[in-house]
Amino acid sequence: MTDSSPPILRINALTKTFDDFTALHGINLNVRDGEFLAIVGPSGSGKTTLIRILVGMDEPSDGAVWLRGTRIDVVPANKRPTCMVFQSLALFPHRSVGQNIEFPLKLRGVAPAERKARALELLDTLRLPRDYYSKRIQQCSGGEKQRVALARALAFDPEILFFDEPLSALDYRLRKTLEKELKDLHRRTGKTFIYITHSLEEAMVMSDRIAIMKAGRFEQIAPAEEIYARPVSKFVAEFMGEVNFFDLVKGAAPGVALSAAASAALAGQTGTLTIRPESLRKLTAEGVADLSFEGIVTAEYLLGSRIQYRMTLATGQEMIVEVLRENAVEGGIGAALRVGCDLSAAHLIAEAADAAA
Ligand SMILES: Nc1ncnc2c1ncn2[C@@H]1O[C@H](COP(=O)(O)OP(=O)(O)OP(=O)(O)O)[C@@H](O)[C@H]1O
Repeated sequence: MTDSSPPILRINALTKTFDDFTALHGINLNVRDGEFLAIVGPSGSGKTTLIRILVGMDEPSDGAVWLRGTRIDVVPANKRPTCMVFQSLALFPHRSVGQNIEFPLKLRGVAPAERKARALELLDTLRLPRDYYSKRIQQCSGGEKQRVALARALAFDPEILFFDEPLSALDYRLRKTLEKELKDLHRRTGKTFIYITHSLEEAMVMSDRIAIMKAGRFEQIAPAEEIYARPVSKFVAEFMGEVNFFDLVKGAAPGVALSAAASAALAGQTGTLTIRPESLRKLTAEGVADLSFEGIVTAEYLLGSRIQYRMTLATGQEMIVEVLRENAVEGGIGAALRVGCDLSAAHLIAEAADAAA
């Protein structure tokens, strides 16, 4: 998979309207062959609407979808070489594991012996014992059902697998296990996975790229590290985790003391400086940093090996700081705190970029 390889899926100016409401606003997206793409966004941003169109459960109002050069938005769902794994799994509870896995093959008229051989192979792929073939779905645990649903989705060797929040109903530990299994399965099968989720954490663990949706549009599509370090908008920055924002107007930001080098670098610029809490380090009274901040600690929270502080600056602005526990602030709440970071840790969202988002 390289950036120059032709996309397996091309979404072109896709629009969906429901009466007078526009759920998708002419979106474009290229998905690479073998990629694991996560689509994340708040409730109502259009994730399900998009995936329903991609798998053929709904029609676009405008635009087109191409799979390896063939237009598929005009092809009925059962004729598309794609498969969907739902949150509800949609397994037949009274049938056996084998019957469930073989179902899509049966629909396609594959002979019984061949179906069984494929089902047993898929049990191996999903790391389920082969004797589960005759086990009833009702007798399977939540995690096992999830694996059976995945095996069934892989049964007819689809070009792309779509996932609609498949892990959201599971408990935390099982979810964490299955996240890793899915990532592993993706690597082993080499298939293209398109995965929608509310959970940014899930998206970050598994995917090659994340597409962030907001109100029927993609805000940013990039690998997780890039979105985290260089968000294109305040919406994306906040979606990716806790962040401090400082308004920068013509090179000056109230509450932020700039070194000479930082002043020179930011001279004349206007926008929003974004600084992640964990990019900040404690400074002594004489300590130097490109950007520095002074305030009074108003709250502290233990986060395992780290401590998070909230502090109020002289400007009245609140700031979040996260340091290793060994660097805890003496005196805690009420203590004076001075922190700083390198200019490279402060990302500038230029004014026009956020306004356009
Ligand atoms: N059949 C429909 N008729 C009218 N409006 C709809 C219909 N389906 C979806 N919408 C609207 O389109 C918008 C996008 O909905 P969609 O279900 O795609 O969001 P989502 O990002 O998947 O949300 P969630 O994470 O809550 O599932 C919402 O405002 C929703 O109310």
